[in-house]
Amino acid sequence: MTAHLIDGVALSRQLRADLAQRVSTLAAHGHRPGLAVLLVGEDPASQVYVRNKVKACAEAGIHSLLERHPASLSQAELLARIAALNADPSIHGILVQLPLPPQIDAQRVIEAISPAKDVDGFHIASAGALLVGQPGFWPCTPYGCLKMLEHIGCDLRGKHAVVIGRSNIVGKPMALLLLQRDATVTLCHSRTPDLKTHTRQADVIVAAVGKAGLLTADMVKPGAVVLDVGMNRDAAGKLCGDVDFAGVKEVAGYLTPVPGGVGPMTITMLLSNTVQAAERAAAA
Ligand SMILES: Nc1nc(=O)c2c([nH]1)NC[C@@H]1CN(c3ccc(C(=O)N[C@@H](CCC(=O)O)C(=O)O)cc3)C=[N+]21
Repeated sequence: MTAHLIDGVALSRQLRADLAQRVSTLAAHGHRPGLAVLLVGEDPASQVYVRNKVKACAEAGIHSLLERHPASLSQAELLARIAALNADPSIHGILVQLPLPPQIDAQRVIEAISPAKDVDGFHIASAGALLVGQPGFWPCTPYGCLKMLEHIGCDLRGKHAVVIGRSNIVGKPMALLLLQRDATVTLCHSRTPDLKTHTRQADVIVAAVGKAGLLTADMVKPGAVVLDVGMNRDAAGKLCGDVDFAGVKEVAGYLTPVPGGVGPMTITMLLSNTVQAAERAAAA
């Protein structure tokens, strides 16, 4: 058997078309959604991501404001910019691209963003809202994974989901979202002995570690759904995930490719959160 691939580019195209409709409705009422993206320094990968986010906004009719700051920017200066954007009614979402240079305390900066504009879902208020099941913004990558599961008609009730990786931006919120959908969730991490015992039991596996080739075919139950959140470069510099794609695709029922899987969905859910922020602001 060979897995069905879940095409994140095609699904993004569908979802972004729906978002563009919601944007036109908002714009017609004088509430065009706006996203501010703050880039500090010149990390080449960050430059590419930020450019992709701005381009995706333009395609969906979302106003975007890209602020580029030198790597020497002080924390106080960055906090002042966030205060100004919090007060700017044309901006509904604020994203500070991570990582930040060492003189800046990233958590402090995230906490300065108004929770109403925290479209990354990284603010402690957003994390708390997700934990207790209150309305708030969900982090874009796990939210995109959930959309992919919905798209293939995967009913999570009673399923066993195994998340590998416990980061605040992917693993932990992913586990909470799966739990909210009534899956039985196992959260594995670098100190989990014998990962395979857990993954072999899983109906759904989300790999979010950042280690190429981590998940191999012998670790996957036949027919399982495998979502690959990994973003690694192989020896040739080619982008690859955490999953041994060639091996796992012969065992899994569904599998996401890298690139073209979860990555584009992350940007789509950023747009979705921004539109939602604008809708909430318009209704307030
Ligand atoms: N505040 C903040 N929010 C973020 O959401 C955030 C961040 N900082 N810092 C960096 C990471 C990384 N990230 C990606 C999003 C999309 C792709 C993506 O679209 N990837 C394409 C390929 C891109 C390529 O070819 O290099 C794909 O997988 O098909 C990748 C990476 C968002 N991040």
